[in-house]
Amino acid sequence: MEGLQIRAFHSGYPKRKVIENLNVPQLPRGKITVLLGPNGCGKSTLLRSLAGLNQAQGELWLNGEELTALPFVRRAEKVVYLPQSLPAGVHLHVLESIIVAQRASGSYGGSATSEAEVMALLEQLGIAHLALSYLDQLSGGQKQLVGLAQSLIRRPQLLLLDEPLSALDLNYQFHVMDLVRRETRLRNIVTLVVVHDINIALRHAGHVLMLQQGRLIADGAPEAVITAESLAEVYGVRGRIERCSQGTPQVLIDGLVAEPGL
Ligand SMILES: Nc1ncnc2c1ncn2[C@@H]1O[C@H](COP(=O)(O)OP(=O)(O)OP(=O)(O)O)[C@@H](O)[C@H]1O
Repeated sequence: MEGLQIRAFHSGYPKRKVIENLNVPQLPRGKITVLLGPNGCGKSTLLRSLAGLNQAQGELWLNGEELTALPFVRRAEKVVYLPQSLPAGVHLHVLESIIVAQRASGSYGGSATSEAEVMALLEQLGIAHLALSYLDQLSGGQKQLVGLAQSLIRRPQLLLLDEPLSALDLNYQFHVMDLVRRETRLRNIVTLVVVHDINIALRHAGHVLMLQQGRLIADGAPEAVITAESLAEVYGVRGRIERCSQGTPQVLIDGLVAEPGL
């Protein structure tokens, strides 16, 4: 079966269960799936567990192959996880850091080919001028774009991005989601992205998962999952779905379901 199936999946920390009995019939290939849910509901825990970085039980089938049965190195060739922020204190050039990621993934095709591929990706992300800058001298948004380049160059089958837009300005948010959507389609991969902005999900996702306290409460097309009812239940806000002049659905928030103190 194509895509990612998650079966009877549990994960968390030694003294804290977070994800309990998660079942997702199919995360599609070729489309972005956005993972939504309130702070602390388990989004990052789930992404790390899918990447094999947290303790977990259950089955993960990626294009018909059971991931949890694979040795960690083989799993890491197929699954790439981009955390919310890059590790601090790495004194490498942007270009070097992406070539290191490429070599680690086994997609290294010799120095000339590799450098050309990395430079093309940096061009696409609009950061080619930073190729010889040091990672520890970049702004938060620039680091986020480099992290995305490091992830894409590894050519995963399952790409897990944890809040990749949190430090980006409006223009870059749009540009990055467009690029991730295009690469997801061209490479026919499964891409799961955590974002907090519901309107980003409505505009760019092909599929949405909504979590609440570690449980899946909705799974489906963006407009089927993001409704006035789910916004009230999961986020406690009164929202409306309207369409902009180009027909894209957007959420407008009128207030909280129960105004504190009123
Ligand atoms: N290393 C850890 N040890 C123990 N508990 C943890 C650890 N990391 C996270 N948690 C707890 O697990 C729960 C889920 O956290 P997680 O970071 O997955 O949430 P999230 O949905 O990604 O939140 P946010 O939107 O705020 O980033 C929280 O209650 C958190 O306190």
